[in-house]
Amino acid sequence: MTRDYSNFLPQRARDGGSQASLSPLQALGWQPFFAQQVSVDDMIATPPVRVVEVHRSGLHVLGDDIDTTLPPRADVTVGDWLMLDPSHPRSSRALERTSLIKRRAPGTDRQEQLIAANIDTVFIVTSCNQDFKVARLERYAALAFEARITPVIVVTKTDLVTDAQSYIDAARAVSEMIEVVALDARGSAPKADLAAWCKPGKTVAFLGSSGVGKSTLANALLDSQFIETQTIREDDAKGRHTTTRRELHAMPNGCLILDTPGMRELQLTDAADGINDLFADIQELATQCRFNDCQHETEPGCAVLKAVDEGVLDARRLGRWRKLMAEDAFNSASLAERRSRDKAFGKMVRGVKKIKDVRR
Ligand SMILES: Nc1nc2c(ncn2[C@@H]2O[C@H](COP(=O)(O)OP(=O)(O)OP(=O)(O)O)[C@@H](O)[C@H]2O)c(=O)[nH]1
Ligand SMILES: [Zn+2]
Repeated sequence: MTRDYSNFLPQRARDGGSQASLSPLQALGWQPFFAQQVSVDDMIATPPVRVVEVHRSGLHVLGDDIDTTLPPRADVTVGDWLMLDPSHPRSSRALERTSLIKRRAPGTDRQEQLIAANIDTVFIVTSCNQDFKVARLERYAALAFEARITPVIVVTKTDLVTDAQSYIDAARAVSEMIEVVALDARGSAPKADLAAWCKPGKTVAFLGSSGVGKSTLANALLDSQFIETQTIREDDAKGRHTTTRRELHAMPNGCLILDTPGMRELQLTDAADGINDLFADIQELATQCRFNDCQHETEPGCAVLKAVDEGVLDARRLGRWRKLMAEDAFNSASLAERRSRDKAFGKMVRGVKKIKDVRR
């Protein structure tokens, strides 16, 4: 298997590229938040490494002069920082994250899967066409808030319509807290327009449906056709074909782009806090309802319904909030159920073990 790491930091930083002012670790996204969690002795005995790819066979990690693969583990995902324990690599300490995206696994057991960690900014991408749906933007925004990532909405394909402003206005209405950038993703616009978030040592990622321009944006930022050409077919030992893809890419200025397949088709899991942040105005109104447990359906003294009546709150926005809350409640309930089942099962196992121990 041949992989080309020539475009990858930290080597490039050492060669004196345009990121020369970054240390090899900073060039991988090392920030004070991580440094604060470790001592100088830790740094020497167990050097930090960042997970840049996750395969079934292991975690590909990079550090200062380190490029190795660690055994796979479920509690670590791409973007994570580990303190590499040379004598017990399997139990290398995982550092606390600045952010974490997770999702429910498809299928029946619906376990939580970690998708990506330590992303600073997520670009929520949509285009000026039928893909554009406010509810979809809100769902992604809630997810970003829940993951503790700064969301930025990027509206692409402005060159294909005459009324781009109507899309921009609708995107702005999603939240006062979220900036909106509209552009033609091809060409030089992305670099200039997204520069405020694409700073050296920061990690950014893209969310959005297929075809909205995520790869086009990433390639514009990377000065290359990097993302499309990254897919490598390889023969593994069993002779099956597996596709591997590099997941962390360095921009010429030292900003990192995390591009992991798991970011597609995300569902909301336990995202109530993120939804509340996004719909803070409705939350605020709800505190003024006469009843604490007001469902804002038909109750007297409901401040939310009053706001709709008075035209202060858009009824469709209230509808979308309800839908997101219901979806989140459904997903979270399944998780809670699963956890309680697991707990009961664990109890039973321990009980059986005790009986066995007593009999021995
Ligand atoms: N005219 C125009 N075309 C664009 C723009 N952004 C993307 N495209 C085109 O739209 C198509 C899809 O873009 P991609 O970047 O592959 O979309 P994607 O979001 O990465 O799609 P997936 O890889 O399927 O998730 C390509 O043919 C792009 O050239 C834009 O702003 N204007
Ligand atoms: Zn109410």
